[in-house]
Amino acid sequence: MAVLVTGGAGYIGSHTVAALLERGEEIVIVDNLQQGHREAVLGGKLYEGDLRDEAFLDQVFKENSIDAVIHFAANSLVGESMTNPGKYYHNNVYGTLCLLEAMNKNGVKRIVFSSTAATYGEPERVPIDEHDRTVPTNAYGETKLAMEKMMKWFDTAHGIHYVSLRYFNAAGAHASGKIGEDHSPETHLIPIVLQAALGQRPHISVFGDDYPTEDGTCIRDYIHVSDLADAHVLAVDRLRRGEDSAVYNLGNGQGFSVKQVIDIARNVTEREIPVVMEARRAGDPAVLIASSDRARKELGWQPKRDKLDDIIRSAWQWHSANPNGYGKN
Ligand SMILES: NC(=O)c1ccc[n+]([C@@H]2O[C@H](COP(=O)([O-])OP(=O)(O)OC[C@H]3O[C@@H](n4cnc5c(N)ncnc54)[C@H](O)[C@@H]3O)[C@@H](O)[C@H]2O)c1
Ligand SMILES: O=c1ccn([C@@H]2O[C@H](COP(=O)(O)OP(=O)(O)O[C@H]3O[C@H](CO)[C@@H](O)[C@H](O)[C@H]3O)[C@@H](O)[C@H]2O)c(=O)[nH]1
Repeated sequence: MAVLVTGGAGYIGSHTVAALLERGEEIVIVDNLQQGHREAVLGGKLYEGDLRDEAFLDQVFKENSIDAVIHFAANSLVGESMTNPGKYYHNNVYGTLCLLEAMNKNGVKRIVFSSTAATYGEPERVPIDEHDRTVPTNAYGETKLAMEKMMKWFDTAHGIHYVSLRYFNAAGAHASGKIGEDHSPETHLIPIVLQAALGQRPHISVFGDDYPTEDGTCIRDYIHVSDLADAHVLAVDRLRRGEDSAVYNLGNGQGFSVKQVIDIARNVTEREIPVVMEARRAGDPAVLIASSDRARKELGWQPKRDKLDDIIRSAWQWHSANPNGYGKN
């Protein structure tokens, strides 16, 4: 039986494909390559196409014996979702509807889903656990919450069990040096900081230093992409054991401010990283820190690369060796 990975040519998807390959899984990947890269796919059968293309998706299910889906394909930028929410509803919500309908039609009953800390919005307390209220502050988080709810009703009606993984901020790169983060345009903090260290950008803009945090900048919980990948493999195992649907946070339980991230990156890279203060970015909560106790207990998940210095060092290895990402160096 094969695992279908949607968005498997993207950043977290390609690292999860690598983890699935390591344990000998058969893998089918669907990606429209709008953000993903063919070169990031280290194995498995890649279909280039869009989830919203019903006939195409049905053909993928018909041509392969798929018993579980890991669903990464989505748009995922907080800032962009505030200026173009329609794009997020169309790709994320409608795309997930197309996927669930195709799964139902083809009798596939297991899905692991990329959810996000952005479903919580401004937390009532930190660390955040899975029972805490979900009031997204941005359209991206709102679409992810809608996707989770959709999965709940498909479970009730059609018995499609799901594990929804609410990740905090993914960072770092694969230990092999073969794959890493390459978004165009790049908007994530750590790769942008490293591009500034490489001299590819004149500076890093810090979006807001008037938040209610110690140094005034936003605090996030950074988690290594390969630790996220491991959690997906464990989630597939859980569904294959026939256990119930579940929601888990994935983070390290430690928060770092934007300024702290930049300081650690200066130490790791031993380069200058100029900073320019700018206004807040719309939709950003001040603090997001995970409690991942439930994933540890129920999935047996144990992050192995939990020091932010090591996470940034692994990202630096990728960016310094591949300054143009998957393009020509
Ligand atoms: N990066 C993070 O910090 C983070 C944190 C929490 C949640 N997530 C979620 O994890 C998932 C993966 O994030 P990422 O950073 O790897 O993003 P990414 O953009 O690198 O990967 C997404 C992939 O999906 C593909 N895709 C998008 N829409 C598609 C469609 N309609 N049909 C087929 N392919 C499509 C893109 O080409 C891309 O390869 C997303 O769902 C995102 O919301 C990411
Ligand atoms: O040039 C930049 C880029 C980012 N930031 C700040 O850095 C923090 C982290 O931003 P970013 O790396 O863009 O991540 P988030 O907006 O926190 O969102 C990421 O993390 C979420 C989970 O917490 C995921 O759901 C999203 O998909 C993923 O993009 C935020 O406070 C940003 O305002 C800057 O100050 N300058």
